[in-house]
Amino acid sequence: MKLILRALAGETLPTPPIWMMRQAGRYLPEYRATRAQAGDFLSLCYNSELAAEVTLQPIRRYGFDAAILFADILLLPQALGADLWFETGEGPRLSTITTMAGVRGLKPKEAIHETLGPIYETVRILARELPAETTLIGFAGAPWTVATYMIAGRGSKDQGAAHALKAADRATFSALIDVITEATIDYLSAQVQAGAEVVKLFDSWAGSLKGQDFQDFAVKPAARIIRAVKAKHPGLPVIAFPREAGAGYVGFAQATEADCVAVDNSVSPEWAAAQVQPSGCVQGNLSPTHMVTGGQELIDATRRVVEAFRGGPHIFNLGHGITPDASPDNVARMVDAVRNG
Ligand SMILES: Cc1c2[nH]c(c1CCC(=O)O)Cc1[nH]c(c(CCC(=O)O)c1C)Cc1[nH]c(c(CCC(=O)O)c1C)Cc1[nH]c(c(C)c1CCC(=O)O)C2
Repeated sequence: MKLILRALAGETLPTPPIWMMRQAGRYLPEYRATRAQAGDFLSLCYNSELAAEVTLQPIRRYGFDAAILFADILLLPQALGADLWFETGEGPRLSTITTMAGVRGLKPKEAIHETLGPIYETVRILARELPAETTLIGFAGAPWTVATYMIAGRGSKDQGAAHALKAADRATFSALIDVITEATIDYLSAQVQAGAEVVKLFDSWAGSLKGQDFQDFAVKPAARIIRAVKAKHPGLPVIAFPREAGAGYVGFAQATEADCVAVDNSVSPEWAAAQVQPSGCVQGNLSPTHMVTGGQELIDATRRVVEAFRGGPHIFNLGHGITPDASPDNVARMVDAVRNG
């Protein structure tokens, strides 16, 4: 069995399998060239041949154990009818939704496949072209994180607009979460039908949900999605990433039936090994800054992560996505340190 699938099944391996969030990205010259060929980022996402090409680039270069579908979490809101564009040097922009009429105005979930068809085609190409030992990971944004972008129309440090809507008009906020939740089930399910072997749910802003809100809007939607997708695809392994959840990482796997919890680098690997790994596979959690700074510190920090998680199932990864200023050589050094000590 493929190494990633063995780790996800709970096996403790002598050397952890490895992949990297945002492994297809701007730090790679070949990615920048293919993106230029596509025109812009969104055109690249919807160009199945070129999206498959950039997905394969880091596999060829580093031999990672997993490839993650090249797409974006904001394609789903676009498929639901939101306008989406990227401001150069700034990030995503969307038309905003802040009223019940806005939520009701979204397209029905049956309509998403019309927009997302090229993404499923990317998955089909990858299922054909990936090396036999490489696992193909599909993904979606978790409802809370996707909602923060749909409500504010852009990224924000504190997710203030989403918190404000949640406080002022809980019915509208909950209705939006429900629409995203149901559409995400169908989106992930279509990716699995096309050939994704694992799916990952990215809740990048889970850390700003506190107390009961964390239960209601991070745990519950993830549990609903995971249960529904597994009901359609028995045995499908799922990775959940409630980023910066802190103490919320503990028990997250049981509460959501995720097979693996990805942890960010705001928690230490020793803490995550003691608190999270007893309930299953953990993915993480080297700081992406080491991919920029390199040196002996990169080697030491990589070894520390491997060592900390050695006693249980582990998938080596960064704590968050690799940044555009990272050095491809540092990535090669990290991969070597994981595999060869
Ligand atoms: C919040 C979020 C988004 N997208 C995503 C998240 C959640 C994970 C996280 O926290 O990183 C997830 C995502 N985005 C992308 C992937 C592909 C798979 C992967 O390589 O991990 C995945 C899984 C490609 C991408 N998505 C984006 C890029 C950079 C686009 C480019 O080439 O200019 C890539 C490779 C653009 C994007 N997309 C998004 C933002 C905020 C940005 C702009 C940030 C930036 O410019 O770096 C929304």
